[in-house]
Amino acid sequence: MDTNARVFSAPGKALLVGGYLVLDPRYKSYVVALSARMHAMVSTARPMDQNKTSITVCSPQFNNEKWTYNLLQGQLSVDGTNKSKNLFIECGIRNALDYFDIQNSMGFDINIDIFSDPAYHSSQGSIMKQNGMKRFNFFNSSISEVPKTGLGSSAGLVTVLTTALFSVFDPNLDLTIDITLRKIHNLSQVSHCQAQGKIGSGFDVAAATFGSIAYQRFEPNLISDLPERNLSAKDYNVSLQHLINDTDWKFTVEPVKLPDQLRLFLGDVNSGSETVKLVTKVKNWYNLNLPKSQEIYKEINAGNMAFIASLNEMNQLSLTNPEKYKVLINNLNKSNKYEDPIVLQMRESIAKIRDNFRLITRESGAEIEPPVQTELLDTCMNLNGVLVACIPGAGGYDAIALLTTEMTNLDSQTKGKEEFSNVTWLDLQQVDIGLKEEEVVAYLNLQ
Ligand SMILES: Nc1ncnc2c1ncn2[C@@H]1O[C@H](COP(=O)(O)OP(=O)(O)O)[C@@H](O)[C@H]1O
Ligand SMILES: C[C@@](O)(CCOP(=O)(O)OP(=O)(O)O)CC(=O)O
Repeated sequence: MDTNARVFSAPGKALLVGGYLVLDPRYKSYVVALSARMHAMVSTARPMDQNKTSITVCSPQFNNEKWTYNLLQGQLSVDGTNKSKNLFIECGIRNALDYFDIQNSMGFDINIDIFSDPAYHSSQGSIMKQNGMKRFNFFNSSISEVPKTGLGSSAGLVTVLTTALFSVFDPNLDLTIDITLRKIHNLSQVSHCQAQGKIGSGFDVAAATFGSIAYQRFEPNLISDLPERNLSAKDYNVSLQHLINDTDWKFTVEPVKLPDQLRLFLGDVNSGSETVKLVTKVKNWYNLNLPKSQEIYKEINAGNMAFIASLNEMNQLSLTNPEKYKVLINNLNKSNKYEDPIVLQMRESIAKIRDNFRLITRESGAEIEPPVQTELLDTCMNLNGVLVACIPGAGGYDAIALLTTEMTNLDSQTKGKEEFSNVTWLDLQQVDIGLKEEEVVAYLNLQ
């Protein structure tokens, strides 16, 4: 271990409201950053061959798989020893080198170790290693073979990898400086978007960088208008630098916080959905059904805005009238049939969103809220302490999200019940903060 090591971490995400609409810069979404984080430990070492620089990214938890890239005379090449391709890592490295215009050997090799917190993957078949500060699950399989829970590992990975490389090329890197965070965000969006095939709204990279946020995306052509890298590296680098440093991305990130004494539960449902396929089907349906589809989006957006407004009202109430707020929370703890105007508004807004997504599900063939999930969500609404239940993100068969009081014990209410046999409650909370620097010692001597 080199003494020059630094570690950076970034949170996972849950898109509570705003799925699909957030792909359009007109619509606002509500994104909760999660306590499950991705981590990158970066260090540099002198290479044996001073004319060559290599960047190696290692994933100790997943069979110690390594992805090495060599920089030789301004050309980055994928090392022949790599067992698999990892496009998120490759795009992250390429864009960081392009942005900093690294043409020649730097006189050192860069090593980066990636760690994922336990909630990102199903723990089956893993061994937990810990050191009193951090704990991680280790698998005997490669990353592509281990089932994931969909918390945004690739966005977190690209964001921490980009930050790690920033810290090498700009050793004074300080994450408390807003302009620095924005540059890291912009560069991470470019890399993630290219690796992912340009379909996402970027809410996951924004949450990894800025934490829990109300988010409105940037215009997608900011990234798609970059020149082809293969045609002229020089043009690409200059355009990239201009895009990262001097362009107004016009996206919105307003910090948000779930109201005091509420918590988010995510239930991993033991089957998956492919976001790309769902997005394609919804887009086709939208274009074929204008102007009705736009009216439906407006309805959903009204639900989204009412939901965000009710969270703001709860936040306000907890500050301005803590006594009344305490009564509200206590009543919710006792029975979920408790009716308060704010709670009603919150439930009605989610009901409106869900009604419309069920309609889109029927019409488009994209299973956003299929009947089995409807049944599960309705069952969840009968549990004590549950304010609302919905399908996060793209929906489908992946997961369910519940907003509950902090005291709510879902494990005890659902254990052994047939209706919940496919659901695993993930061990996580909402967090405020996005990207941050960590203590190196917290990652050493894991056993
Ligand atoms: N710990 C890790 N080490 C290496 N690559 C990782 C790690 N975690 C995630 N990735 C990369 O991210 C991909 C998963 O991204 P994606 O399918 O977008 O899922 P998610 O919904 O979690 O973001 C993996 O196939 C791998 O390329
Ligand atoms: C449809 C979407 O608006 C939301 C998808 O949210 P998920 O949380 O389901 O995302 P993935 O982790 O990428 O599968 C697409 C987007 O905004 O990128």
